[in-house]
Amino acid sequence: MTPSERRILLVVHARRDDTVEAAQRVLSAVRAAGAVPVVSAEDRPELAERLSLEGVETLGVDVTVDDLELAIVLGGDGTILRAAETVRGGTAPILGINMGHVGFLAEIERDDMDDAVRRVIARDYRVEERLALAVKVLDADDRVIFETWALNEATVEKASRERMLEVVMEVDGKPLSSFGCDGIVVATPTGSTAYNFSAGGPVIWPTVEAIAVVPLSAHALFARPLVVSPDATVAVEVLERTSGSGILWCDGRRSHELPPGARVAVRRSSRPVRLARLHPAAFTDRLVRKFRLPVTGWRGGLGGQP
Ligand SMILES: NC(=O)c1ccc[n+]([C@@H]2O[C@H](COP(=O)([O-])OP(=O)(O)OC[C@H]3O[C@@H](n4cnc5c(N)ncnc54)[C@H](O)[C@@H]3O)[C@@H](O)[C@H]2O)c1
Ligand SMILES: Nc1ncnc2c1ncn2[C@@H]1O[C@H](COP(=O)(O)OP(=O)(O)OP(=O)(O)O)[C@@H](O)[C@H]1O
Repeated sequence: MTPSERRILLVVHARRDDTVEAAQRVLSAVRAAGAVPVVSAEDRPELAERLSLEGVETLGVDVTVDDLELAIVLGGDGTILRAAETVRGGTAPILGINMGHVGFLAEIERDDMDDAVRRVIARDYRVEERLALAVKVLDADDRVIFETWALNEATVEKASRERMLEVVMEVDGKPLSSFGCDGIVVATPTGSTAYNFSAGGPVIWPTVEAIAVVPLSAHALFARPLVVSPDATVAVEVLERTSGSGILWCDGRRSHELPPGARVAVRRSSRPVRLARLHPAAFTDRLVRKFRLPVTGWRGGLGGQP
């Protein structure tokens, strides 16, 4: 490996024909710019069946995340969350090109791909840092038994369909409330439009730093969505009296079983997730476009001024 060479990771939803075809174009553009394309060891076998990977390096074999300048992602939100996991620990920002259904986390849509790739290769982009969560699971003796992180959310959920989960919720070391429920979502502003949104939590603009806490189907008079400080520590304990066990899920990708007595502690991670941004587009526009919100009848005309 030549240390001075630029290395660009490609994370591709390899099971869709149109996405593989787009990946071919991105590979050509990266090579034409004299940069070295990289794919993950996990993706390589599937991609190799459909693309020529000559000269393409493998992450974890030829290079590490520290060698990456950028990650270009072709897929939907799931693929972007997968890419965030792949580059975790490094500093490479992620450019999401939406090839999926929603693609809320993507910066651009497929029709703008060629121009976007040209721009990121020319380093014509800025980086937006998104708050991420550091998540720890402790056993009943307060020993840390699992550590992970989340870009969207950490959820504590019931593991058995037919049983309610009994939890006590805590903010900054103070108990807040205990109740039976299906679970609790602890979400970032980025994840506020995902599970948090379905659970009735607030949409949080990405420029706001905060952590949302939303109970799922709580059997309680007080179970409102909460918004706490980005520096708060939120903990959820699975009460010993719970009959089934619980499960922790982060971004729907990383999980750990929670026996009665387990405690999940969530706080802001010291490492944000870095997204490559090409347009100064307002979040309001993204929300309207992705959720197809009706805005007909808006008089406006003052350029957003009150
Ligand atoms: N009831 C629910 O709404 C529910 C249940 C489980 C998981 N989820 C979400 O699914 C996410 C994992 O996504 P996936 O694509 O791998 O799984 P998936 O394929 O099951 O898709 C879940 C949906 O959430 C959307 N989504 C994901 N992140 C988003 C975000 N930040 N803003 C807006 N929409 C977003 C996806 O586009 C997709 O439509 C989890 O982080 C969680 O937020 C939602
Ligand atoms: N190469 C791959 N190998 C295994 N799983 C993959 C691969 N590419 C994508 N996936 C998974 O497939 C699922 C669907 O992908 P993705 O979310 O990108 O597409 P989508 O559902 O069409 O888009 P959106 O989530 O924006 O609606 C995700 O869980 C993603 O992690």
